[in-house]
Amino acid sequence: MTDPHNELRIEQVAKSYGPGAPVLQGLDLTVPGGALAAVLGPSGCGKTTLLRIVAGFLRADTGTVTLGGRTLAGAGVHLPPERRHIGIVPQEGALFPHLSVARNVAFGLRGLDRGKRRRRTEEMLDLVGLAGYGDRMPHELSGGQQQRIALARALAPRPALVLLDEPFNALDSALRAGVRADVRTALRLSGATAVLVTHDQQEALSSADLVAVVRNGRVAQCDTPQELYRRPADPWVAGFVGDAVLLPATADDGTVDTPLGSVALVQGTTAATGTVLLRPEQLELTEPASGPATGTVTDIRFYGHDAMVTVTVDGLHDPVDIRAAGPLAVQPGDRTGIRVTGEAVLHSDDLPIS
Ligand SMILES: Nc1ncnc2c1ncn2[C@@H]1O[C@H](COP(=O)(O)OP(=O)(O)OP(=O)(O)O)[C@@H](O)[C@H]1O
Repeated sequence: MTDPHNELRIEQVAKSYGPGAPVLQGLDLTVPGGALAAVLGPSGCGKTTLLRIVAGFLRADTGTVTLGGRTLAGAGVHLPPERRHIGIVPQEGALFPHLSVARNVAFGLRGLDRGKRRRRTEEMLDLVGLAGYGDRMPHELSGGQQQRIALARALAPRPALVLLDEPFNALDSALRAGVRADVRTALRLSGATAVLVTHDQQEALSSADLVAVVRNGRVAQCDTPQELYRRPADPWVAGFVGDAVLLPATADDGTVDTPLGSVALVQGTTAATGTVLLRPEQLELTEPASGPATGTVTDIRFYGHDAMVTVTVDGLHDPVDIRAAGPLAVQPGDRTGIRVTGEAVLHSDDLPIS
């Protein structure tokens, strides 16, 4: 259901709220029509500012925003929000409390005749899996159901783009994954391009087609979730999108020597020496004498599906984290061997880390 006409292009957008306080500093982002992009970044990096500029609630100082080739902002143009064909799903409490669910969903359909409005409302309720809920009032819905109705309301007028601003924040973690999956399915079926703002890396990686990591007012990297995790642009991005084990290393003919043993390099890695990135699931606990490195278990955090084991490695200053599945044969204080598997990225230490 991708629609090439709905491509969102954000080019060189800059914004500061006052002198010497730049928030966005020439941010570029392209989201193909029909794709769901997550904008991921630490608190205060400018995610909401970006969303407000795209929605038209805020003017950028410079830069352009186009949607399907139509200029929304830039070059002397500033379309008002209601002329942008953009649907918005805010954080929480978004529904009008005094209107029924059906009236909330139909809110943006005032231009249609009654029959069409009712049909579209029913279609949207069906899309978000809440057919038959139209007569309820918002307070009679769970938090997850309310967010699905907020999405139905945003999608009802067939927007070219949907902006979601941390829409799952208010939901407890047990609900979050389910609502996230429902929202993703509904967005996909609608064919709209979507931008989801979040500071939750798991949410970004598990929901989006593309993840744009924002740092210091720019996109540090924009990639598919798998590429971003496997081949982060630098150690900061690596640590921001997942748990990272960073070690000094030297490359040699397609492999890299690390203090935990040799490992294959991810194709395209060009640095010769620097910092190698390993993920905790690439490290394995072995019998104390059998791995290339040995150390002492200092801590274990059990998560149910797996556990994170912290090991102080002989000869290494910083402890390393190892993700171990299944029943654990070690406990704090035990000696253990360590082996590294898979492939790794080597980042030159000359990379600027801002
Ligand atoms: N109206 C405003 N006036 C002045 N400064 C502002 C204004 N709105 C936001 N800021 C500042 O701009 C920076 C970016 O804010 P923004 O809300 O865009 O960040 P964010 O990435 O969405 O953060 P969070 O994840 O915490 O919601 C912050 O330092 C914030 O204090």
